[in-house]
Amino acid sequence: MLKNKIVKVPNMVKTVKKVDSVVTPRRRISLGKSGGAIEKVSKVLSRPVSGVPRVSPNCNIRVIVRVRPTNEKEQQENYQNVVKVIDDQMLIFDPKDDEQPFFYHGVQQKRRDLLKKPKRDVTFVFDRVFNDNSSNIEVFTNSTKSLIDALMDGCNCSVFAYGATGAGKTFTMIGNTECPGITYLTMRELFQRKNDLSAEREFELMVTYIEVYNELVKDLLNPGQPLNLREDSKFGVVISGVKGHKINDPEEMFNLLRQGNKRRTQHPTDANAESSRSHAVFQVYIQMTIKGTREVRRAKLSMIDLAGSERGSSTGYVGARFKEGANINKSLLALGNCINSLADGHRHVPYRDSKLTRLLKDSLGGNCHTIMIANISPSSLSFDDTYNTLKYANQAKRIKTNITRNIVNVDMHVDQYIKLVSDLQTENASLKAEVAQLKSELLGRSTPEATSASVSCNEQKRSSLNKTHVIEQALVSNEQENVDPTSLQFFNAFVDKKKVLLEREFQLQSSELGMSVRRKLNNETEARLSIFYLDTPTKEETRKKLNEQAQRHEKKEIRTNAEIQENRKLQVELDGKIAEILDIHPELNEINKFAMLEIEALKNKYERDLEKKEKNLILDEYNAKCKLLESMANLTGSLFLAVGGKDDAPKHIKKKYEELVATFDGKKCLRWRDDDTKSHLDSGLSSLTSIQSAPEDKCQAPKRKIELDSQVSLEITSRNNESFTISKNSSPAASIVAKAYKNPSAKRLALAVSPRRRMSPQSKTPPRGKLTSRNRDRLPGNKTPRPDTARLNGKKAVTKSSSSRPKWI
Ligand SMILES: Nc1ncnc2c1ncn2[C@@H]1O[C@H](COP(=O)(O)OP(=O)(O)OP(=O)(O)O)[C@@H](O)[C@H]1O
Repeated sequence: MLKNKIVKVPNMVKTVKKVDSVVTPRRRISLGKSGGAIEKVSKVLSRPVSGVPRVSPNCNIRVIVRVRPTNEKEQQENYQNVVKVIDDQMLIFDPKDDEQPFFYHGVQQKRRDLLKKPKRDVTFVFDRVFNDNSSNIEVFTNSTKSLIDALMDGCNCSVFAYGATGAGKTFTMIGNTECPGITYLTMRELFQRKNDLSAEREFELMVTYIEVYNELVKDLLNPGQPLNLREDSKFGVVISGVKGHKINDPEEMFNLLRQGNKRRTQHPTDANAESSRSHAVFQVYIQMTIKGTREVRRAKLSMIDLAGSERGSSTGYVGARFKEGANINKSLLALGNCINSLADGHRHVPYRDSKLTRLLKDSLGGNCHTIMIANISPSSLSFDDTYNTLKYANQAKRIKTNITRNIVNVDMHVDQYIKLVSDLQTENASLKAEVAQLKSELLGRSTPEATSASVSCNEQKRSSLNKTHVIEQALVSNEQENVDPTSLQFFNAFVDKKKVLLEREFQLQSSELGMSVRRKLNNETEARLSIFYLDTPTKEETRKKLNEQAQRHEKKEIRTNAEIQENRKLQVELDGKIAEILDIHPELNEINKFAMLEIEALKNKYERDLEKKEKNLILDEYNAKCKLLESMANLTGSLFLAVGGKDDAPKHIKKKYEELVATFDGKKCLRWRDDDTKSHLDSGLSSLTSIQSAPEDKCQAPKRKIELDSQVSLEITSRNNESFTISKNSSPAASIVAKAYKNPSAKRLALAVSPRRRMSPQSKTPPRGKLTSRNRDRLPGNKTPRPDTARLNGKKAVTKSSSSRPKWI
């Protein structure tokens, strides 16, 4: 099995058995073992291959071979035909079956003449093979026509004709008035498409026509000094100083082409009386603006007619013509080397060995749909040239190009970028201010961050505008800079890496933020826990869980911190590398400014995301605390009511309660049910706090008479085994306790608020539910009130600990 190699078929039909398969990078066809295999293969191969090179990230160069008709000289001198076209994808070079029979003494010999060279008999398979009958229109229809789609998509396209002198390159590319070449036909199609799309897109077309002669680049449309080649990060290889000509129709373009051709260096060669001795490059720059979206697409079409190769020794030229030939061969040799390196997947491709290969860099190894047209002569007169051309073409099939669409928004690019940066910065600043404001609201005082954030918000707006001015200038001048491609590649790689690191850093920061908030919440829960609960097994379990969580978070935080530090170190290293490149290649400075702007925009975006996250976390915390306050307020109100409200509550409790109500007053999340009728301070009962939304608010409106069944009397046992009975005749507060006591969930409340007075076991009757001064003294009072929700929750009704007494909030 042969892979990616020229396949030798010793005898086309009869000996085809010897070949297992023909392998091309695109398809592999089993030749089988029968005599009709070639026909079978031809049939398979002649199925239409993907004619349209789709926009794909990775695609092979399309290689097309065109065999020209034999010329007068070849016919007259009866040169043998060494190329046999099998079908539209396969040809055999120097086939065996065309061998002349060998006679000895009048008898045909089975063995051939041993003095004769053995037949090469090599089968080649290409994307397309055109025989000597094919017209330029046919070639166009099956090759470059499909490129128009790619161009409209914003992809670069390139077509180059390769072959020996007189093989038909210029005829294919340029043609003549009667038979225009594929350049004209492609342009005509392009204009057709332009007209079709004129309602949706605005087009701008510009052409240049240059030649590379003796390693000098010359403008064929504006003769003058030789030009320089340079590489541009946006446009790839560009010719500095070349003048572009705007064109409006294909005829205008054809006139320019003709005009340029007249200036092209031509000298007669053995094979061609009008041989082109230079490489000609006709380029069309297309800019399309999609009317609706203002999206701008750029594409470059390069049509390249290479100079024909010649075997120097056979020409016998001296002087200028020899130098000319040597230069052509040198550049074609460089092209051959590039093709070999690319096909073999080498990292280093010697593009810089000649002007031609520098020019073709995009077409061969860059962002381009490329078609190589290998022109060959069918006659044995050009045996070696044809064989070499076919070998190169076969190699070129293996080259892959990376294609991306050139979608840029030229008109709006700078503006959009500037706007993006300034928008992000402004949003970032206002978010910071908002967060600081929220923080200050939560803490109940204005924080320095809140003030500085609002100041910095305006400063950032100003600084972003200044920065964008610099960048705008950088972008403009960037286009004029000559940039070394290798350093540019390294530079881009470093910048990309930096972006990746930056993104990671912010991911880590975001998770660190989440963890720190969780840690804070854990601590708060723990603090609450120690206030409210007694040392119950549940409490211990919760504590244990909280501890474990805290440890996990701590470990994770340590790891995250370490990763952030490591990440920052790498970023500093990268900055160093970028600075080094900029030192050596100051031409990259402008591009760097652009890249830094991109990074800044990214940073702003990430910071904004972080701010948003922080804001959300603060809001969540705020809401949770509001809820907590709601339930506390409810409970406090109920407790106050239970101890007799304004009438019976001890003075200090009343005072504290009123203070508390005053604190709550005016807060958005709290509403006083009887606010609209009279001041909540009027009476302890009437100012009972009640959250409108609180679902479990069972407290009744002020002074509402509570009806108790006369039969109901409750015996309440306090934690000190003191007991008393509440009946209909008890005070309203006690009645409420009694009513609440009917509900098991309110048992806790009843126990908590029951006046702790020793009851005579005999009478078991409280003194009408009213608190005496003695009772009052027994209530936890003015000292440091501490709530004991263990009792509130009814978890442990009896305890010896003094700290477990009910505390007032
Ligand atoms: N397919 C074709 N059909 C008819 N004539 C052709 C064809 N191809 C080439 N010719 C003729 O062969 C001659 C040489 O062709 P052309 O000038 O295109 O060769 P070339 O490869 O460009 O040579 P060079 O490299 O020397 O410029 C021309 O007279 C051209 O008209």
